[in-house]
Amino acid sequence: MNESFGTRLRARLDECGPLCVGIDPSPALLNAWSLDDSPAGLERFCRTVVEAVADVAAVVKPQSAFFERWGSRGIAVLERTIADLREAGTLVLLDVKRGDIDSTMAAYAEAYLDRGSPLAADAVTLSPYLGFESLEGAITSAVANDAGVFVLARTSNPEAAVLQRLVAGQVLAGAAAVNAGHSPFGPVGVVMGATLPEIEDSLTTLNGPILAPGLGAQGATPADVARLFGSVRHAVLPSVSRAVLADPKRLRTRTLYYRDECAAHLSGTIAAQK
Ligand SMILES: O=c1ccn([C@@H]2O[C@H](COP(=O)(O)O)[C@@H](O)[C@H]2O)c(=O)[nH]1
Repeated sequence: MNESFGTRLRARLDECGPLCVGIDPSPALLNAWSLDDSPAGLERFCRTVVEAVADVAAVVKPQSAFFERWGSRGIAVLERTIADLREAGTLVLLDVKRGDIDSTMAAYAEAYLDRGSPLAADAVTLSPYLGFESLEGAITSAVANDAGVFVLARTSNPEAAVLQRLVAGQVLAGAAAVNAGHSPFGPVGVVMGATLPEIEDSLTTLNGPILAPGLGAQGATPADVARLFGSVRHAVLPSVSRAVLADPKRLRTRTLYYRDECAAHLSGTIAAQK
C-alpha cells in the first residue's frame, strides 16, 4: 500500500525542514535571468530551479499560470518539471486554484490528481468559491491517489481580506471534518497567508497542513510566520517564490536562508519579534 500524502509530507518536513519553494517563471524573472520569454527559456529556468532546490525544499510549487501562458508548449514544460521533481523525490504542489461544480471538478481531479495523468501532482490548490462541498469529488480523488489538496481559506493578497473573512470559518470547519481521525495529517490542507494580521484559533483543530504564502516579495518574514503559526508550527509550510528566484546564482543559498530562518523562528531558537 502506498503512503498517504500526509505521511509523505510529514516525512519530507522532518527531513528537509519547513519550506515550499515556488516555481514562477514570469516574464520579469526570465528577463532577470537573461533567458528568452519562450518555452525554451521556461524549460531552462525550471531545470535550474529543480537542480538547485529539489533536495532542500520539502515541497516545490509550480505556478500553473506561468506555464499556461504558453499553451500546449508551456504545459509540456510543466509536465517535464513535475516529472523531474517527482524523480528527485520532492513533493509537488501544483498551484492551479481550481474550483467548479462537481462534474467539472471531477475532470480537474482527473487532470491533476489521477496518478496516471501526465500532470499528476502530490497536491493541488483548490478554490472553495463554489462551496466547500463542491470540492468533495476532488478530495475523494486525492485520497484515492495518495495525494492532497490545499483549499484557499485566507490568501496572502490584501484585496482578499473582506470577502474571505466571511467564509474562512466554513472552509476551516469543512477541512477539519474531512481530516478528523487521520494521522499525521489529513488530506485537506488550507492556504493562510503569512501576510495576515492574525489567524483563526480554529486552525489548531485542522489536523492538516497549512500553506503560508507571502514570504519575501509580499512582505512577510520568518518572524511573521512564527508569530502567526506558532500554535500550529508542526503543520505550517511557509512558501516563497520571487525572493528565492530573483538571482539564479543564489537560488540554493536563498532557499537555505528562508528554510533555516523559518525553522529557527518556529522552534523558538530565535525569539519571537513584536
Ligand atoms: O494566498 C496565496 C496563494 C497563492 N499564492 C501564490 O504563491 C506565489 C507567491 O509568490 P511570491 O513571489 O513569493 O510572492 C504566487 O505563485 C502566487 O500566485 C499567493 O501569493 N498567495
